[in-house]
Amino acid sequence: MLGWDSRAVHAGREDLVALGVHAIPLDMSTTAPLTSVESGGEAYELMATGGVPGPGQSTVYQRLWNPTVARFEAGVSTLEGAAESVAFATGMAALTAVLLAAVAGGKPHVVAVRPLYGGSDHVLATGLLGTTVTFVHPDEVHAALRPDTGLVIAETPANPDLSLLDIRKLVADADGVPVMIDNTFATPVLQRPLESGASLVLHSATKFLGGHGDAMGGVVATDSGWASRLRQVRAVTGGLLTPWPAYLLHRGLATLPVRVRAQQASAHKVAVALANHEAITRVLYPGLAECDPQGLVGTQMSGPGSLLSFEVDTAEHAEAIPSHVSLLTHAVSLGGIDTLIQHPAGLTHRPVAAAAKPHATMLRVSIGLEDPEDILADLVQAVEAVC
Ligand code: MET
Repeated sequence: MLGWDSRAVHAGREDLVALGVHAIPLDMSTTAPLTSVESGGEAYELMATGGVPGPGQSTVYQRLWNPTVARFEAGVSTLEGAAESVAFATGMAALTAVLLAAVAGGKPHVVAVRPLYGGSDHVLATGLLGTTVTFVHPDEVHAALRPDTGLVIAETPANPDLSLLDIRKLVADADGVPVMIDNTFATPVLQRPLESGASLVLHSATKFLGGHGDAMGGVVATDSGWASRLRQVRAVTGGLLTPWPAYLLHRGLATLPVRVRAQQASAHKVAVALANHEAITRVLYPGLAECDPQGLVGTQMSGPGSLLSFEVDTAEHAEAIPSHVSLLTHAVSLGGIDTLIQHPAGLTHRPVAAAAKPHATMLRVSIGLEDPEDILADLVQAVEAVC
């Protein structure tokens, strides 16, 4: 078995030498030639019901299947240790497909562990997709299960407070109900939830997988049964990942381990330094012992990652700080090459119900690849300009 970094470099590229090419082939076709109505029609029916085209079969139409997208999916499957993966236009399109598949399976009730990304919380709270939801704390999962519960959903580390959750315990508490883990913050470099018993792993691929802030996408790594149902939803609803972002996201996989490790090393330094700053009341980072009471870093996760949040004395001060950074960028999103800062209560988690909203005194930082001393200096001068 190849080492993990080697797999990341070669995932989804295994056949390139045989093809006589070095870079990933990019097929931008929106439609595909047909040899007959009958064979084309059979292929259409196969893909519209969740199948993948066999050798020599027409791919019919990009909404149904695309080889560049399939390569990215194969790469993600390798990294997450999944049988299959299905890619979508965004992380929210991926979550939408999972929820619609649960509803179509006759199990529309979702048990969702808060906190979740604000968009995920919002789509569940609105019930817009036909789901009903019970929001819970981790220790309330089992009691919230109902005969019509089709999914248990959680994030670890969670957006935006970086809280950690024991996936094996969650799977046991779910009592056979499929568990979906949003692994966007950890990436498969640090955590592979399928190994802990989860049924589905979701990523906003826009973040670490792509890693450069220039391609939107979402992906679900899972077993063949779920993958078929998700492809069916994708084919019917059209929330597909298109080839050019798929190419960029796939390219990101090769450098994912290197980026994650470098960003993590800087994040650790920044977190420790911020925790010692008198104007900062609290730092939330899984690498700080007090933020990992269950000891999940080093067991479930191989490292604490590169997202951190911190709190200052007042909401007004927290809202003002992002306007004072200069090297950093005041922007939502995360996981890219450059450091971003944003105010969760006002932005990423704006649609969340008041009782579950992050503290308004909190800021979230995604540490990038700049020198950690420069990141820290910019953060400290912004905090000191305001507090
Ligand atoms: N999921 C992203 C984040 O947590 C996105 C954006 S809010 C529109 O930053």
